[in-house]
Amino acid sequence: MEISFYKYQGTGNDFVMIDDRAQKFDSSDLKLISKLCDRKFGVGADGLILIRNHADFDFEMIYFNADGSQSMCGNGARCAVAFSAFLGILDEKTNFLAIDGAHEAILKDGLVQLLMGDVAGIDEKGPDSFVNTGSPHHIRFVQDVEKYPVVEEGIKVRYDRMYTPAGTNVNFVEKMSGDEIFVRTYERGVENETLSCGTGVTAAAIVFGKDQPAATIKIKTLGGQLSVKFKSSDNGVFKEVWLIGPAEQVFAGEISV
Ligand SMILES: N[C@@H](CCC[C@H](N)C(=O)O)C(=O)O
Repeated sequence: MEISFYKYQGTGNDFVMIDDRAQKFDSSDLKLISKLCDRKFGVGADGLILIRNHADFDFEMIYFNADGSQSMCGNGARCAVAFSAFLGILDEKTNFLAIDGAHEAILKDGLVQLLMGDVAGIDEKGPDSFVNTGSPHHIRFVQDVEKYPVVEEGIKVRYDRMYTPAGTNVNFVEKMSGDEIFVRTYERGVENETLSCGTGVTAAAIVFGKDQPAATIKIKTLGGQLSVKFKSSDNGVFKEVWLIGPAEQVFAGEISV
């Protein structure tokens, strides 16, 4: 069987993208999904995304991590919006459905602005924090994050008893100058560091800017620049949370499986 695919990347977080509006792809075949994401035996990617029709939305994004598990993916959603625009499903604005609910997005000046879900609050975890931005994120502020052993330390938290059985993604964050942070993420489901994680940088920005009534935080990742805007409310809920950054098509192809 031949599968047609496109490859997208959003700040280096990369995805196999499949136009599955005809619903031909067997989304229960998790072995196939991890094979397509395998960097030696498949196309190679951090995750795989199916674009499907939905009666009430422009499209539905079905996201899988490289190991076949599912969660919300911020960079993947930005790439799904860019891919859907390429397919002619939308122009500059869209409403689409993901695993965590409805999202809006705007394509402007070569960037995808993605409205994330409201964030219920921040849980203190000793000196660290935990935030759910559609996916679970542990946040730890460190010095000199460029040299930090992200995989070694990330694995310890990812499998910590406090997060069993689901586990968590783990973000290491350094305050740069002004309103800028540098974030590196160990990703659950990829079981490695990725070059950028959209839901992770959103969680890190919320912890960093939590005391401001409205914040715009610049984020450096190993794969490029993102920004996050949000508003705080009195009951501890963060609203109007926008993740903004580039999303690019890298190549298209066919693979025999
Ligand atoms: N790379 C993603 C996050 C994908 C989901 C995550 N690995 C999980 O399983 O929680 C992003 O850009 O948000």
